[in-house]
Order: sequence, then structure tokens, then C-alpha cells
Amino acid sequence: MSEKGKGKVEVFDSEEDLSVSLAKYTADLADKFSKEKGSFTVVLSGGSLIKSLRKVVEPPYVDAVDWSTWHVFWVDERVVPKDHDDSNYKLAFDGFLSKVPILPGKVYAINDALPAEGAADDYETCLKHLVKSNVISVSAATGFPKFDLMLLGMGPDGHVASLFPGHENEKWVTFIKDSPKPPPERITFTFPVINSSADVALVVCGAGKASPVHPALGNDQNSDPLPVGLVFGQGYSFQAVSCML
Ligand SMILES: O=C1O[C@H](COP(=O)(O)O)[C@@H](O)[C@H](O)[C@H]1O
Repeated sequence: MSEKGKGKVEVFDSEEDLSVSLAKYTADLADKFSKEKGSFTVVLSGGSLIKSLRKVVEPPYVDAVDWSTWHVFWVDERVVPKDHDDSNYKLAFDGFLSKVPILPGKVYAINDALPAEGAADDYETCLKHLVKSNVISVSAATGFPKFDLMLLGMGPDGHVASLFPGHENEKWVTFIKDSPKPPPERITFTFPVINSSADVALVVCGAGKASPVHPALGNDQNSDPLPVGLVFGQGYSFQAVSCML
């Protein structure tokens, strides 16, 4: 999606239906990219997204997907140890990664021994190495890394990743120490990276999130832009919404 409002919007009656559709969408994209280039780079969010991904680690997908081609990243992470209940890595490990044979060397968690700024720099350096070794491509349009699929959630305040209202940055990975949603210290991909992805799935579930998602769908031109309204994609974008709009 290169312009706001050009994404495909799917609205589901239930979170169960959303989850079934998200599994097919993710598995189909993994298959497409794996056949085209032998790898699939996917970026996870924390929060409710991991629960919504549950069907992809169940039959038929769990057996049909070629997990050996997957490279897994995080769009944002809390600066806590990997075994902490607030860790997005732990959430993804418990609900997703522990159920599939993705090679541990292709799972790129943040360095949890570093403080926020160091962890953000370290993750950006890791991405730059992976660009050099052609694991991650670069967007010809933006010069930023181009992941195959960015799986985004959205908070009730309209935040995506750990990009809260008023946040701007031209780095690949940045950090915050004052997140309005606990825990306060986080690292996060920036909008140029998010918006350079080949595909972006914005997975939003629940009536409480109906109002902030309107700008992302191009339905509300007048209100102040929320972070979710700044999400675009370079290619086909899938936005799954199960709330009343
Ligand atoms: O703090 C975070 O919140 C958002 C949204 O979470 P949700 O539980 O409301 O879906 C999440 O996408 C992000 O990765 C996480 O760090």
C-alpha cells in the first residue's frame, strides 16, 4: 500500500475468524517469499497479536509451512530480561516459537543485557549485518530495510510497536524510557522501517479499539494523527479488524 487508504480491510465477526484468516494470510506469504527467494523475514509485535497468530501453529499450517526459511524479528521490545512476563520475546516464545521448528539462530531477540539506548543500537547493528549478508533486503524506494511481513498490533490509544503519539525518528531502531504503557523502557522499529515492509498486517481486535483505527483506514481526515494513522506499506497490506467500525 503506497498511499493511505489503499490497503485491503477485512472485518471479522469474531476473533476466532480473524485468527483463521491471519493464519492463512501468513502461511501463504511465507510460502510465496520462501519460493521466490528461499527465505521469509517476519516481524512480530507483542500484545494480543501473538494470540491471534495461534492458528498458524496448529494443523494444517504447522505441518505444511516450511519453518526452516523463517527469520523472526520484533517490531518492539520491552527492556526487561527475556524470561520476564513483560517480555515480547517471552510472549512470542510461549505462544508461537516454542511450537514450531524455527532455527534458534534465525530468531533475532534483543540483547537483554543492555540498557535501552544500547539495546536499540545493538539491534540496529544486527539488522545492518543481516542487510549486508542479504538476509534482509533493502527498499529501493526508501533505503530502509524491507521485511517481507510486518505483523502489527495496535493499542487502545492508537499506538503501534512502541511508537506513541508525537514520536518521530529517522533511525532504524530507537528507544524510549517513558512509555505511557508500562513497562517504561522499550526499543522499537521506526515508521520508515515499518512502512518499507513488503507487506503490513495491522491486526486489531476488540470494540475498544474501534475509534483509533479509523484514521488508519482513511475514514477520519479531521482528527490529530495517531501513530496507527502513520502506518503505510509498500505493497499489498492486510488490515484485519474485528471490531464495529
Ligand atoms: O505494548 C505493546 O502494545 C501493543 C498493543 O498491544 P495489544 O495487547 O493492545 O494488542 C503491541 O502491538 C506492542 O508490540 C506492545 O509492545
